[in-house]
Amino acid sequence: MSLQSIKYSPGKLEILDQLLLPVISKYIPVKGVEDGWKVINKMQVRGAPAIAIVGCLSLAVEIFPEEFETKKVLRQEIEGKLNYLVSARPTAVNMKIAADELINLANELTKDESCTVQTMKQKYLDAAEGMLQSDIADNKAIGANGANAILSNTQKDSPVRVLTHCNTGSLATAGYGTALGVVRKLHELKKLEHVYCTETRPYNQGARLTAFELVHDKLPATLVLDSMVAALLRSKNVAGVVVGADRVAANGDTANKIGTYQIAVVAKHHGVPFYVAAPLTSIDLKIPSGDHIIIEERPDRELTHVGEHRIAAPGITCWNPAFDVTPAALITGIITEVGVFSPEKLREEISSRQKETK
Ligand SMILES: CSC[C@H]1O[C@H](OP(=O)(O)O)[C@H](O)[C@@H]1O
Repeated sequence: MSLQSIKYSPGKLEILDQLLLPVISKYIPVKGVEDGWKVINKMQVRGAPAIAIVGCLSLAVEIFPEEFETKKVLRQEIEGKLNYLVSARPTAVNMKIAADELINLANELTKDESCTVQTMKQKYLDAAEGMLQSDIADNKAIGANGANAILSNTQKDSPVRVLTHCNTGSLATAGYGTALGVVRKLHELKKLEHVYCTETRPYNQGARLTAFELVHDKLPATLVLDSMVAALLRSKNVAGVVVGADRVAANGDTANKIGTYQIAVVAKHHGVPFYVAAPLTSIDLKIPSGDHIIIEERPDRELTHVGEHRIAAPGITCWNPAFDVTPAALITGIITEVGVFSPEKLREEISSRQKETK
């Protein structure tokens, strides 16, 4: 049974509270958009794809029991609530892309005189629910494309060692994962000698979540400190680094969990291929480069405390950006569900594939 971060049935949504993992596995209800905004903002659910799915489903469960007088009222509800959900966390683009697509759908259905308000509501529900399965399918394709790319760099046919950062698995998506999906695929192909995961301070996505997934799936894995990456790449014959993404700009610059940039610099120094694994729903062709990506800054307490235990001196000033931007020049390839592309080819390769949001 693979790990499930999101449990959904029509009218009912629950999320696995990731602030309690790995010690406590507890599902909590999300009864509407207010709950959705809170669990995303507090990072009880996190991960770019999971944020978009939970956000859109939180609106689905809210409107499920409602009867709307007109399509105009329903359209206004959909637009207002989805744009509110986008404000929960600013860096990952998936919620914004999903909101734009579903608002576009609502606008089209409002104009379609053959569509009743009941049908319009059902089509929103169908579209939001469809995100769950399509995300898993995308991740399986990312896994296959990424494993192939990493193995193509090795002369021999032997299994490889890889490094990953943060959590990009079933706990960050609807299932299987993006970068961790690549790791899972390598294991399925019997080509994974070992995976190293960084602890990923201060939220510890690696130590608490990725390690949890790797132990659950019985993959050969070792947890390392964020500060060990240079020593690891120097001494452990790592064949590739694969990380996730929160927002990829049109030129391939990528915003991802804080610490990703320095891992990319170290990988460049050691000649280790560095891959970003991201579905098309994480790629923002509307921005030309990483300079345009808003980097979320989170509360000092996430850095000064572990749970209730203080680990930093009272009164010290903190800087706690949740993400950094890795320049395209440090990225070997961007692994998507439709192929692996060099950063300079990204825009031309995928612009025709992304759903147009008018
Ligand atoms: C497939 S998840 C992508 C991305 O999301 C994580 O950020 P957070 O845990 O703050 O939501 C991390 O940057 C992952 O690489």
